Amino acid sequence: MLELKHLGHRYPHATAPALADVSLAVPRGCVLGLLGPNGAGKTTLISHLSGALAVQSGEILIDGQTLQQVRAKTPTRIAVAPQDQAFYSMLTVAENLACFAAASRLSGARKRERIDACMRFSQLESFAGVRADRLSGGLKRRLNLAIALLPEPELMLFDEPTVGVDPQSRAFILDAIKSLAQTGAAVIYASHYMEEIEAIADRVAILDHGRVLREGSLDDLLSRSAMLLTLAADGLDVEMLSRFGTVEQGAAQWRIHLNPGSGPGPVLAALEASGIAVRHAEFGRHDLEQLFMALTHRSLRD
Ligand SMILES: Nc1ncnc2c1ncn2[C@@H]1O[C@H](COP(=O)(O)OP(=O)(O)OP(=O)(O)O)[C@@H](O)[C@H]1O
Repeated sequence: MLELKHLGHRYPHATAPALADVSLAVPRGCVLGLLGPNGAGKTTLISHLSGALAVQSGEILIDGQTLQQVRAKTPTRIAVAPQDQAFYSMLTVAENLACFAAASRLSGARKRERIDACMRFSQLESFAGVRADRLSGGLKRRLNLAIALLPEPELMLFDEPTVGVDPQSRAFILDAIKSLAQTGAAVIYASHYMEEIEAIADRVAILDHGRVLREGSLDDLLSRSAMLLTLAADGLDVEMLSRFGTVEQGAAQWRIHLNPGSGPGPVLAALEASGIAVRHAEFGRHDLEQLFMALTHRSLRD
């Protein structure tokens, strides 16, 4: 079990913290989707877990031991599959795997077994003799993944591993990550892409300005999210609607994020009493994107 407790981080000379009081828990077998717009703090959080940034405040525990203790004793328990290429471009796929296997202190039969398993898992067997710089973007990410998996890590960190990847490799990478969690690893998957998070995450944390705004299972988050009422009618104004919730005026429609516990009935009754004819009304819970926008007032792709 990975636990982050009140983690905070401020870069030198920054006016605001990149992480502020972040607490999260990720059990084995779980994929935690870390969702946030640019600058939310995702990479800063992952850099703490990978050991690239030292903890300034708060703590990170793995099975009750501090991250520092775990890294000092068994650095290979944690692996990062980054967005950028993390291999030697002049070496072939097989040479890269052999080189990183040795760096992970694997040797003999165990080394050969892990190289074969990771090559198979990432479906790179037919590219074993190809120089890494000649691989397509999707295959390069698969090589990153194979290298990260060599020491059989218990905690896997993925920082936007599918950016710029073709749809086939993207689907492959997502399936592979899901199956990793099923074998008992804890996985943190940071992304801008909501559909990816919806597809693979068991739990979701929405991060913005370094803070966790919501955390829970996807069902939990959405069932606790506010009701959204979308209306099309002439004669509406903010003053009239704002007592029912937070109001947004679109080009053709008004959106009301209703106050907790309230439904559409009182709004429609009030409009009818004011003689306003509603042309169109739609009512339901936020989906993940709407929840995100209501929380952060930003689009995921801003
Ligand atoms: N090396 C640094 N020095 C100073 N400030 C930094 C540094 N790295 C990141 N920041 C700031 O810290 C905040 C969090 O950045 P971070 O890169 O962790 O966000 P992110 O969610 O990963 O964003 P993106 O999706 O764009 O990669 C931002 O305000 C960013 O400008």
